[in-house]
Amino acid sequence: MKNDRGLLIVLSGPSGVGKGTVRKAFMQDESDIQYSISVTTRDPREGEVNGVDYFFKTKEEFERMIENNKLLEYAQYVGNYYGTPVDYVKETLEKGKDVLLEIEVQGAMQVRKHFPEGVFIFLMPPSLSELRKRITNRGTETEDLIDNRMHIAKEEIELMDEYDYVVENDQVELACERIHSIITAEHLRRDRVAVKYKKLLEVQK
Ligand SMILES: Nc1ncnc2c1ncn2[C@@H]1O[C@H](COP(=O)(O)OP(=O)(O)OP(=O)(O)O)[C@@H](O)[C@H]1O
Ligand SMILES: Nc1nc2c(ncn2[C@@H]2O[C@H](COP(=O)(O)O)[C@@H](O)[C@H]2O)c(=O)[nH]1
Repeated sequence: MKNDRGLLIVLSGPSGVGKGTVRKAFMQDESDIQYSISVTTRDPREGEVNGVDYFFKTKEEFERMIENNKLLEYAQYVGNYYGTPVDYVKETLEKGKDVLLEIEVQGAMQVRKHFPEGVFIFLMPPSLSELRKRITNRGTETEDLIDNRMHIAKEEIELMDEYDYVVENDQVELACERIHSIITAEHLRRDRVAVKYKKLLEVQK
């Protein structure tokens, strides 16, 4: 007996650690996992496409989504809203497909409350100086915003114990392999629990 519902995978970690880079590399080889596109009020960066990288919304549109319970979780981060559309996640999991969220820490903790059975992975930088270097080299933030993101990063790293797994992103390929191993193991574990549960019910008949 297989577990029919898909697995909810939450990839979190400080800004600039490489969540997006690792997620894209990882998903190239994992065509069965669906990525949940977030909604945000921040301006698109050069090259970002609406409906691919994010659904870009105004503050009013985002607040309407909050009022209408359209978000599984949301957070304010460096002056903008970010959130996960709830319908897509629920419908995809019910179809038996795995869903991956790439979100910051406050949001991950909210998801934990609704989906304690999810797999929560914290992506860790090799060091804080390497983290700053990565955000700086990406070239998308001003010095002030980098300082803000680094300040939040230190608080976020303190919460890594709240996650099921901590994965270092020293090299993208290695981080992908580690995440792949985690997801494979979690699938096996859940299928085994499902078989055990079915057997238990049969004994009680
Ligand atoms: N293992 C790595 N080694 C060196 N550079 C990396 C590594 N992983 C990612 N990077 C680089 O670090 C920068 C930040 O990566 P990315 O945008 O994926 O981070 P992020 O965690 O998604 O950031 P944010 O949360 O701000 O969206 C990018 O320029 C990316 O190329
Ligand atoms: N709580 C949520 N956080 C999200 C979501 N989508 C992205 N994020 C995180 O926000 C920060 C900043 O992102 P950036 O694209 O402006 O660099 C980063 O940590 C993202 O992972 C979401 O739906 N909910």
